[in-house]
Amino acid sequence: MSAVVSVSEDVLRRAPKVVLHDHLDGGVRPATVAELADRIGHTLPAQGADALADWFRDSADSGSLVRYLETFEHTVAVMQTTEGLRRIARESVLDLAADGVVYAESRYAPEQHLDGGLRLAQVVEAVNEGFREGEEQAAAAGTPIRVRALLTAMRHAANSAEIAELAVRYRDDGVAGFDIAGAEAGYPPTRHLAAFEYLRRENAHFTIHAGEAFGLKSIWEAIQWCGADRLGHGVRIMDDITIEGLPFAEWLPAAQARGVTSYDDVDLGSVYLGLLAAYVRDRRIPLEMCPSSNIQTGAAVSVGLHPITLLKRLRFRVTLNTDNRLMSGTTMTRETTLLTQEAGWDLADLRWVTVNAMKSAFLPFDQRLAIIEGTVKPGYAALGLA
Ligand SMILES: O=c1[nH]cnc2c1ncn2[C@H]1C[C@H](O)[C@@H](CO)O1
Ligand SMILES: [Zn+2]
Repeated sequence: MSAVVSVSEDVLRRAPKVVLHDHLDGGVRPATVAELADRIGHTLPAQGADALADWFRDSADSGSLVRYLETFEHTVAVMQTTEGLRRIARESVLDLAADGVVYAESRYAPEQHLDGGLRLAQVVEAVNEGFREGEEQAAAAGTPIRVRALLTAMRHAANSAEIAELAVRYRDDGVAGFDIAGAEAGYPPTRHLAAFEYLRRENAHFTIHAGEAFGLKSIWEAIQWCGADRLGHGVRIMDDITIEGLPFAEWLPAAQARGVTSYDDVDLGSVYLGLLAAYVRDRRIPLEMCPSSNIQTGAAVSVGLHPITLLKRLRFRVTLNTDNRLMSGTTMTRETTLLTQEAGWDLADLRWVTVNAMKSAFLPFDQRLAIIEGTVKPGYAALGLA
């Protein structure tokens, strides 16, 4: 068991945080889902905000990414009008800001919001308006935050070229990049190679969900074929790492059987990186890691043994994220709390991971630096970190 680091939840909430991987349709307030569903006559699986919050978390706790994704039906259903999208975008900014997030990239798939007759551009503009309103209200409340959108294409569908063009069209208007998401097994990143090649010709940024429900081949294609700037999750990079002479997938159950609950006692001299893992580390490819989500989908066994802590020790460019606040019943403060309580992280680790995230953002470099120097570092200094 890792030493429990005592950092109060109030301090963790006030610590400046950066989230790069947060789905707009995975972070809707339960009360808003209930209210909007009622208005449009969409039947929900539970009644009332609390019961609904429990339903999302319990249903997403399935050990399977595919079943986890089924829960999105009920948030996407209430995101089919400009009013619904704008409200949800605004509330999501306010919730992130109140949680101490100072910079966020929020992603969603515009193609999933056309059922009510909206066009793709109207979806993007409604969300952008909500983000800008949220930023203004958060600043007025004394919790300033900057938010950019990432436009996601669904990997099982065939709209990636159009969504990539949309991301480029709105690059100067609130959209910082592109992503693909959805069920991973059976839908390799190279299926969308044309979209990624187009984005590279346009000097645009993109991340790819890879190495979550499928292994190394997905990560390898995302980086070496598609040219991803960052990896969504990337947790299965562990399949290219051996510990104490064993492949990680064999080391882990053996270690658990011995009662090991953290990576504290792992001798880094016994850890070997394969060529792909070394490439990811050496090229400083950011990993958007999401511990609670990974435990729910079966990609990790516990917070203490989530690979983020070993990869941190190995100096990979790891970042900490929520993925889906509603489905995981989480916040950035909760993710940081779990790491301090179950994986031995302290405030210096959290500052490091926050600076990592800010360095990896899809904002212009000067703006990234301004947030690191003007907000992140002073924020941790105010909490007593030298
Ligand atoms: O963790 C995830 N892996 C793959 N797809 C995901 C994950 N979280 C959310 N999604 C999907 C469901 C959403 O409807 C979509 C766009 O945000 O992205
Ligand atoms: Zn995700």
